[in-house]
Amino acid sequence: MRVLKFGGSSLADFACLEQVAQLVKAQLKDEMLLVLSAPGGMTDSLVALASSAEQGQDFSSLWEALTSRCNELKAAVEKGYGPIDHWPNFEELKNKLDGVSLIKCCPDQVRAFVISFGERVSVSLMQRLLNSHKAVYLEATSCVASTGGFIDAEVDLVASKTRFQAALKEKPATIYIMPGFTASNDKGELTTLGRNGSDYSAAIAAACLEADVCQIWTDVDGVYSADPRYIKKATKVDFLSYKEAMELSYFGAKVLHPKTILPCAKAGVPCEIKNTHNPDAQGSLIGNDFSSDEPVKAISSLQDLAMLTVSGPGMKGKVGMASKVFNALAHDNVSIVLITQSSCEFSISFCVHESDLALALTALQTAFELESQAGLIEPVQVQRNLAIVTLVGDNMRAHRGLAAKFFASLSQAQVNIVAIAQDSTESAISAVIDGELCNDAVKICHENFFTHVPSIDVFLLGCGLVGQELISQLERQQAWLEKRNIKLNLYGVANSRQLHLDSEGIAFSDWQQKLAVSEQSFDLKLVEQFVKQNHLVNPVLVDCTSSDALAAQYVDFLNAGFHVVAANKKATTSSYTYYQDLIAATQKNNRKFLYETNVGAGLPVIDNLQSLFGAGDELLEFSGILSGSLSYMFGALQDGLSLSEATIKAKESGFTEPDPRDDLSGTDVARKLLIIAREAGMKLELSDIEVESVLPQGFAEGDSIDEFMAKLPSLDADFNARIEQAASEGKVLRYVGTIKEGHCKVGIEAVDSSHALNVIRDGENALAILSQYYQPRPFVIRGYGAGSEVTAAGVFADVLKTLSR
Ligand SMILES: NC(=O)C1=CN([C@@H]2O[C@H](COP(=O)(O)OP(=O)(O)OC[C@H]3O[C@@H](n4cnc5c(N)ncnc54)[C@H](OP(=O)(O)O)[C@@H]3O)[C@@H](O)[C@H]2O)C=CC1
Ligand SMILES: N[C@@H](CC=O)C(=O)O
Repeated sequence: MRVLKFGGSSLADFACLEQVAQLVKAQLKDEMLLVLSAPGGMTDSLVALASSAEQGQDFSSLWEALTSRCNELKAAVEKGYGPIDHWPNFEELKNKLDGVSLIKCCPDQVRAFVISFGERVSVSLMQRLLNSHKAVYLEATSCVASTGGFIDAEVDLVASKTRFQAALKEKPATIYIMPGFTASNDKGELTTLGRNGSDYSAAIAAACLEADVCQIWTDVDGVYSADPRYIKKATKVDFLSYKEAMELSYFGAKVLHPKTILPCAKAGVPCEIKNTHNPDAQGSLIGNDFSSDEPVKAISSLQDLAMLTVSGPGMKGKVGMASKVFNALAHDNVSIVLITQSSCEFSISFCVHESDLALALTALQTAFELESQAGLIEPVQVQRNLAIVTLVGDNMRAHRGLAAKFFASLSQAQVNIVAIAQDSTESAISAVIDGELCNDAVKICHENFFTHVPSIDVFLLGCGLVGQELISQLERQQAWLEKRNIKLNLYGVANSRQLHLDSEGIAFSDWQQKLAVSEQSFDLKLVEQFVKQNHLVNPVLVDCTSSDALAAQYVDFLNAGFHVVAANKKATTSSYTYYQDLIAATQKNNRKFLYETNVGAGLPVIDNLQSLFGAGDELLEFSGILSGSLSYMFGALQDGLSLSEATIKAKESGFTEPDPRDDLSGTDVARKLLIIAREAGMKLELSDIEVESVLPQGFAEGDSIDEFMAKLPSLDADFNARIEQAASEGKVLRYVGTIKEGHCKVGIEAVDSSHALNVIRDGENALAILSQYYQPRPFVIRGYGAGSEVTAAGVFADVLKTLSR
């Protein structure tokens, strides 16, 4: 004997019904019992009818919709397969609804009749479709014995077994069809088994008939490693133990009703999940001995929960307080999803479904009225809109560090853990978290436990020389990233006027056209919303602008959960207070602020300084050439080019700042020196740096960049004279930054051939760091310190660093 249960989505219309009939015929080899749900959506219609009648409303349009749907299904079946023998009694249903409407009350017994009507419709239709195989209609009320009320009744397995065996003996057949969700009490009155209870009916039938298998046919291939609606990379789990399946269904895996597994487990009947629309696909098989080496089989989540905390001095050491809490809730039929208790016994916390919250609160207030008046119990605390995320796997007990990895993953997803629970068999670890962040939490846990492909979600601000080069590098390095198992997605690009976001990831081929037609400019709120909607867990804002306004928002970016990677030096060189706020925001939000390219472009300067000073070294002196453009220009001047020619060439080579005055005025070098000084622990402001400008004071002030460039040749003669003067002394000019005895200064120096900086030109930078550990010879970093290619590569490296802990 096999038991096959078909859910509402498999029976939604005539085509589906026929598909199921074909599938059953193809499967037929020995006895089988089909357990059917109502056609998809019909139970909701019946519930709505009952509630409309109960409120004395006019339910004629609901009734019309139900009967016309049923009549259409009936007509379609009868057209192809002949008249239906057992059509449910719609007159009786209408009479009951009229009665409910009259007294404006729907007794549970009547409600049970109404809401289980759809299952009877399905069975009547299917019986006709399978008429050629003499399918026998098995009344669930004659087979499934229930105890308790009319709604959400419990099943008496022993009595059901006797009933089932008698029913089958009475009507021997190859195919039996039975409505799901329905049972009857010891008086023979119709009862129901709770919403979606047809899985449960099937499991009971399978257990009572000692079936070879209980197959649950639905609209997905099986149980997934996470909800495939949200987690695109979720994979099907082929085998699960009963315990694993129970934990998963309890904590939200909707594919199985939580009560289904227990009867199968008790009777040792394997349970299989199969897809009606993909019958040849291997489903998920649930049984006794499906342990595997995989520690975690799946991650489930349950939303719309509230946590209640009962606490007070009267709780501590008092025997029976916990049982009083739970008895009060049980008395009012409140289901408890998860319990935790503080080790000092001062409080007990537990989660209930939000829909049960009011009931739970009243139950507790009533039960603890006296203790509350005596000050022994404090008012019950309530936290709403919570969710539970659960890792499930029998083999977790054989592995260390899974809980640590779970909690680290939650922290990576910026999720605060409200409570935790683990069962003693270690098959499930649950965390109660903010409901809003549930999908993000599952996503990152799934990434860390299953796909092992971490993702970085990039939003690029600034698509000029450096930004464009970065996009080219991202495109070029896709295969390399894939090899390293990293998924780097570019989700947004912006310039000073426009922002383009694409939830599919921005195509490298046409981003410029898309950006050009965008009518939206960059707005943090908008990008934040995009990140939420797409459940991105590792969002990185990359600033390749030189905007002060954007730099001033970095703290907001970090607070909004973004990592920040900046080629822009404005934030690291703004006020010391803001600099400190930035560092604090990274710590508070567990996010990174990376700015390696702020000094020396692609050269590894910041990383080395942080390692050095982080390990206790101390800066004694610094000296170096920190500007790629000035290094290039002073080299070119030495070769006979004029200042204006050298500036044009440096600009064309991508060495200068967007406004070359930032380089020539010494400001850009001063910024870099300030960054180095701050890394060394000096609490300085930009105004503390002594700056010698290459330009005369006030030169081309207020002019546009083009006007400035046009005026520059007027300085050529004077500057040439300086170069010649130095040459006559056997020296060359270099623009040097120094830190000595707490004083920072940048300016032009004439150096002879014995000086280490004499050879630094053509865009190269050189940094000599004299420290406690590196003396008398300094630690030296040298290499090209400007240019879009090396800078973009440095930015790229920073973006990848967001993945490291
Ligand atoms: N070149 C180099 O060697 C190095 C450069 N850097 C830094 O890299 C940064 C970028 O330099 P570079 O690419 O040469 O500059 P560009 O002038 O070529 O590009 C700047 C980009 O930023 C955009 N932008 C300006 N303001 C905003 C804003 N508020 N919001 C969004 N986008 C904005 C501009 O948009 P629009 O086109 O609309 O104006 C433009 O796309 C600078 O901060 C520079 O200091 C750092 C190390 C080395
Ligand atoms: N304009 C800068 C670019 C790097 O920061 C320079 O010339 O070094």
